[in-house]
Amino acid sequence: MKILIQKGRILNPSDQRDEVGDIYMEDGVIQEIGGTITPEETPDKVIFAEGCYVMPGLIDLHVHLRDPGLTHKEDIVTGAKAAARGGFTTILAMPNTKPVIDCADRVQYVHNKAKELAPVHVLQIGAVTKQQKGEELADIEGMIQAGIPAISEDGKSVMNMKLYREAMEIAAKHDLPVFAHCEDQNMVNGGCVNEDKHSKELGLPGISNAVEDVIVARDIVLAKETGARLHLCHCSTKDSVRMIQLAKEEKLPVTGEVCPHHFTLTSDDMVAGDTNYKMNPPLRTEADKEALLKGLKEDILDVISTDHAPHSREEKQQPMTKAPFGIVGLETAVALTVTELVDKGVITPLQMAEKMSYNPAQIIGSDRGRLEVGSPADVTIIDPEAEYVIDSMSFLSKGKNTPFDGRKVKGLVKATICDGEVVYQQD
Ligand SMILES: NC(=O)N[C@@H](CC(=O)O)C(=O)O
Ligand SMILES: [Zn+2]
Ligand SMILES: [Zn+2]
Repeated sequence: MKILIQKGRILNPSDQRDEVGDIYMEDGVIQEIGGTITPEETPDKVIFAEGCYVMPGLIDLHVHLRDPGLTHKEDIVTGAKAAARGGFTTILAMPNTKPVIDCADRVQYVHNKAKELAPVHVLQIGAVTKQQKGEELADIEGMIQAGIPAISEDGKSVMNMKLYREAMEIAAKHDLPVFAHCEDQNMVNGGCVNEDKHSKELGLPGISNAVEDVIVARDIVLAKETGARLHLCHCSTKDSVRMIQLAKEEKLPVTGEVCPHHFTLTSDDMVAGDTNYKMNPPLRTEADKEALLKGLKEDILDVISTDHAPHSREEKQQPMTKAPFGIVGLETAVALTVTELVDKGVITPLQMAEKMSYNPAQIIGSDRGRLEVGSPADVTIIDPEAEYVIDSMSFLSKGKNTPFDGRKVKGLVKATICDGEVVYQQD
């Protein structure tokens, strides 16, 4: 396949390129970049990208594909198709499936199925402990052999610090990042929304900032002691941002991610009884959101990930205290990032490419995330001016659980190219 992208705004973090030009790719590799390109042979496809961002293929470090075992919510194929529609060419799947991905053959199951059937790259993350029970370590070294890009206990924290320290030592030895979901299991105590005036008004058990902050502090301390690379998932509090800033000042290998719902909404936006506003961590206060925006602007927060967490309608239709935590995010992340961050001047388009592609690639040691001659032809084309209304019924994901249904946004994925093949094109 020979593809020519014409007159797009090329945004490449690795050399800070931000200029209008063409890109030509062949056999899954970028052959030429910049200026006006006239290929020797006629391309199979020409994409006219005037007015569009042309970024290295987006990489989502935090996705729940629910495969194996929970495929009524999502499976590898539907999740990967949703990813392609959302502009992602690589997604990392969290291991909180049924059974939990805690050994090499389960990692292989996902990788094999994805290779055969998924339109984008799927990398499976390994659990930290067996069955995510927090009692014994999973077969981390076996899973490293099978090609995991990271370990994570996402969905919970490993509460036993001695065990977690051992996991970090193994991770450090192999230069594998540890993706940390920070939530003190004892302190959360059945909470389901942020602890503030709204939780009180609604009579719902609250989740305080400290539930997150104490584990962020703990994990930074453990990373410092073990030398492990620590990536903090779905940061939601102002003090998480402050602590990441301190860790960075100390030159510790700590990175932070934020999800679109946390930089777009606060608990003020919750609609009483609507479980599409229930996710973990919860929507916080305006002060927290402001700190996240500042953290993104100042590059204290390195990554925008979705924490795509599909659930069935039936599961989400339960009362607020019973419904599972989580919302889908693959097909709304680009629009929310363009609308809330780029359009409002919080981050530049180049920073968007950094936080959604280049930085995630760096964290997992991937050669993707860059638009350079010789690099893999993973490319995302986005029209930042296209305005539309989010319609959850159009999602390719099985999950329709989003608080953004009906929201007016700007920023549309026009095409997603993975390994030199068009895996999604908007019609
Ligand atoms: N974020 C969520 O609200 N839910 C996630 C778990 C997680 O990411 O912690 C899920 O697996 O559903
Ligand atoms: Zn989590
Ligand atoms: Zn998650």
